[in-house]
Amino acid sequence: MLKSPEISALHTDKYQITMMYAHWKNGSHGNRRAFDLYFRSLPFGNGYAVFAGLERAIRYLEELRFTEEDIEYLQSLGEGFDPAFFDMLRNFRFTGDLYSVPEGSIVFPEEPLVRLEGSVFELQLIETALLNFIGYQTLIATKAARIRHVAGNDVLMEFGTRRAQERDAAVWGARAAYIGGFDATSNTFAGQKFGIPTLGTHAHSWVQDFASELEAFRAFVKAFPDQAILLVDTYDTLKSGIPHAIQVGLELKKQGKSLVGIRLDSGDLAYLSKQARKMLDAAGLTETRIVASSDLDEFTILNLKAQGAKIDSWGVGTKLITAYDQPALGAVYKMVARWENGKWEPTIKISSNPAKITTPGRKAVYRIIDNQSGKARADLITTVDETIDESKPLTLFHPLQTFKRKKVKNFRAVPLLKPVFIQGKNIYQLPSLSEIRSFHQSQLSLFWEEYLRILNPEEYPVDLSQKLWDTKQNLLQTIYQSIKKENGGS
Ligand SMILES: Nc1ncnc2c1ncn2[C@@H]1O[C@H](COP(=O)(O)OP(=O)(O)OP(=O)(O)O)[C@@H](O)[C@H]1O
Ligand SMILES: O=P(O)(O)OC[C@H]1O[C@H](OP(=O)(O)OP(=O)(O)O)[C@H](O)[C@@H]1O
Ligand SMILES: O=C(O)c1cccnc1
Repeated sequence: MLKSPEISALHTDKYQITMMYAHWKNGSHGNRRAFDLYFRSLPFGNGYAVFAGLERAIRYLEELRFTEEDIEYLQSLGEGFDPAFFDMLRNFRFTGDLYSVPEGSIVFPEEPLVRLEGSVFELQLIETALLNFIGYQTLIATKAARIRHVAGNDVLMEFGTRRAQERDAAVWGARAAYIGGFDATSNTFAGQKFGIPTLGTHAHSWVQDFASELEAFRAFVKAFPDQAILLVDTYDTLKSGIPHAIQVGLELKKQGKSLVGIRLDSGDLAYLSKQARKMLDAAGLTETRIVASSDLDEFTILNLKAQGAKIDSWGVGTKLITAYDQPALGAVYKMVARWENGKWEPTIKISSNPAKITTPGRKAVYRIIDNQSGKARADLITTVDETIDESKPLTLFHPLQTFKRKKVKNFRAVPLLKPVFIQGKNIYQLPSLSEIRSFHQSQLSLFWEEYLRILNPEEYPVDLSQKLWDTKQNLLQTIYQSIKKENGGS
């Protein structure tokens, strides 16, 4: 029996349905087309993005069906849809091809992250959902990677659910944060659903619930003698919270156990953590860890470290899960080729802004890796049918400022796009989430630190092959000439 779909087929923009209908009326619904999904600029001023969202996209495409309720709803809109259209929808299945970079990949603007081929009918329907899943998850994985970059080997806990933009953002955001380098989430549903480790401390309400802070700490430690982390800022961190935590820690010591940690959630976290460390150490509680939370992000963590804060573990909520400083990736999904008269014809979307002109045709993406240093030199977008001869020097040039050129020798060209669906059949062995997370970490070592720093990173080159660049220029010329002709040569 079919599982109830995780996402409705109606999770799309109305214009996709109206275009599907108009195509069907026009007899063009079966026309084969190719689309690319990509983004145009990097979020948060980062030097790279971390691709995420493929698992959800796969589940969606596998389960994509129009239920009778969906069809009744569309009928109720009174748009005058021909009833035979609904039979098309009843039989709808995703039958296209989808190639994608794996989750956890380091990716850059302008390169296709997902390439799709299929009927225009199906490729229009799925645009909105794919952008929705991949845009959001890539954004959160990227934000998480920035936070991991500054946190070094400290423990990072994702605490954002209560501040997230509703349930899906919390749950899939927790997964994306894990891919980007977080160690755990506080969301137990995300833990159950994806196998992400779960961690947590306790709230202020636990302390407020008792007649005294000391009593509250004792009761918590009694329930969790091996894993209690005590929140010390409910009344007065230095005069009450830490001394009470130390008292309970010493009581635990007598039982041969130790207090796992304390959490600071307000005030000057650098000063308080240094004081806390001194007080804990002076009491012999050197193994007790210090956890901090309170509106943290990569900048506050970096700054706290620069101030010598003695913090071992960080709980990050709002600013991670809401992608606070840049709430959208701005991913796009553009038609790049039409199957006409037995061959693929590249198509283009022109803009007055040269950076917004699409790159036509079905494409492949290669990461050019220098064999000597083991580091990535550039990503190269080619036409889908090109081969790269690794035995010959390769000339790379900037796609807009073409005079910027370099020759690469002794390199390997690693293709980034992997087949996921072929004719609607899922042929992709989705790695486990921990494999995806490790894959992401391993990919970072391919890049020089200049591209990875969080402030003003160097721009990593994403270039077009000569053949692809020529295709684009020729198509632009053809279109401009035909417009000129239509306007009587003016
Ligand atoms: N030493 C520090 N240097 C830089 N930023 C800090 C330092 N200590 C704390 N912060 C950050 O400063 C902000 C403090 O926020 P704010 O003053 O609103 O609240 P608070 O101290 O947490 O108190 P409360 O939660 O009771 O309002 C937080 O984002 C926190 O991460
Ligand atoms: O600051 P964020 O990065 O968003 O991290 C999540 C916040 O959520 C909790 O506070 P809240 O006041 O909701 O509950 P509490 O009573 O448990 O502190 C926690 O103490 C963190 O401060
Ligand atoms: O476990 C915690 O300390 C926690 C969890 C969610 C939000 N704030 C704190």
